[in-house]
Formats: sequence, C-alpha cells, structure tokens
Amino acid sequence: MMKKQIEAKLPTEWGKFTIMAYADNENDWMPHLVMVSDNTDFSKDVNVRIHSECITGDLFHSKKCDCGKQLDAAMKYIHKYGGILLYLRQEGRSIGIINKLKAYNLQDEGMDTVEANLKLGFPADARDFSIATDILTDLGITSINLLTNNPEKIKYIEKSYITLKKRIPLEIYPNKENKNYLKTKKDYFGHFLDLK
Ligand SMILES: Nc1nc2c(ncn2[C@@H]2O[C@H](COP(=O)(O)OP(=O)(O)OP(=O)(O)O)[C@@H](O)[C@H]2O)c(=O)[nH]1
Ligand SMILES: [Zn+2]
Repeated sequence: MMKKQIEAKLPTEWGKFTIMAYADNENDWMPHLVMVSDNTDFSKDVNVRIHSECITGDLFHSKKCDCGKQLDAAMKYIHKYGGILLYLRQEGRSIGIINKLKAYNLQDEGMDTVEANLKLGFPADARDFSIATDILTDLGITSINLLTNNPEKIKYIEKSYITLKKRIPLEIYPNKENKNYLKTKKDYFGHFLDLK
C-alpha cells in the first residue's frame, strides 16, 4: 500500500514548499513526490498540477516537448495562488526513459509521438492516474482546480470521488522542435491547445 513515507520543508527559487514522498516502503528509490506550497488553503478548492516525470524536459530542458516549461509555469502558479504539484514517476507516459529514447529515434525517422509508442508495442499513453487520486485522498483533498490541457486527466478526475471545480489551462508557446509534438497532442489526444 502506497503511503506517505516522509515530508520535509523545501525552500525553492519559486518559493517555500513542503516536499512529501509517497511509496509502498521507505526503501523505494523512485517515490512519487508532492510539492505543497506554504500558502495552500486546504479548506478551499485546492489548485493541483498532476505532472508526469520527463527527465529530458524537466531537468535537461529538452525542446522536444513542453514538460519543462509546464513544470516551471505550474510551480509559479502554485506558489502565487497556493496549491500542490504531484510529480508522478511516469516517465515517457509510463514506458520509461529507455523506451522513450527508443521512441525519439523512431521520431527522428519520421514517426510522430503516438506512432513511435505503438511501433514499440506500447499503448499511446500507458499512465494510470489512480496514483494521483490516491495521493489526493490521503491528503484529505476532496475538491480541486486542475492545471492541465489533457482531457484524459479531466475524465479520470470526473469519474473519481474527487470534485473537479475548474480546469486551469497550462499552454506553452510552441517552438520549432515541439510544434509537431504539440499538434499530435491536440489532434490525437484532444488536448485543449490553441497552437497559435
Ligand atoms: N512515450 C513518449 N512520452 C513522451 C514523449 N514526449 C513526452 N513524453 C512524456 O509525456 C509525459 C507528459 O505528458 P503530456 O501528454 O505531454 O502532458 P500531460 O501532462 O498528459 O498533459 P497536460 O496536463 O496538459 O500537460 C511525460 O511523462 C513525458 O516524459 C514522447 O515523445 N514519447
Ligand atoms: Zn517532456
């Protein structure tokens, strides 16, 4: 059973947060992480960002996706208005970093992000968002505003026991390298993106 193993105060460049680690046991080296802004009011609808790990984007500022910029924008929003960010260990939409890099090579041969996943024998998106609702429930959160452009996340929350009050868009201005990636998100996954 996944549970909170530890929490600690974490001052960051965005502001003051508490970081929590969720895992089945304390020897887990890849726990899901939760960043709670110090100004969060748990008696109101809580602003929530569900972020899937993307080492290439979050850490190395890859231009192939919008993850790093979304992480930064979400942390700024959450610091300003209060809220929490769930950092879920779902690298590459849960196919792992090695398979994601295999997919990148296929993309360099002309496949889009979905075709590459399917070619490798994976679903377009292998993520299980029940991890997110389990953590929210453990934190006693019953009503949220969700920062996302992803209709799947919205559908998932709406069928859970957590109330979705509103969606907060998290659109990043496209660059040359991620333009096609974002177009596939819009066309295939139905993400709410303007892409102007
Ligand atoms: N398999 C695969 N995963 C990718 C690729 N590019 C980014 N990812 C992963 O996709 C995840 C981010 O998911 P997205 O669908 O971009 O965004 P989202 O978080 O579901 O939607 P938003 O809430 O609107 O941001 C991260 O785990 C990334 O590692 C890719 O080309 N292939
Ligand atoms: Zn990414």
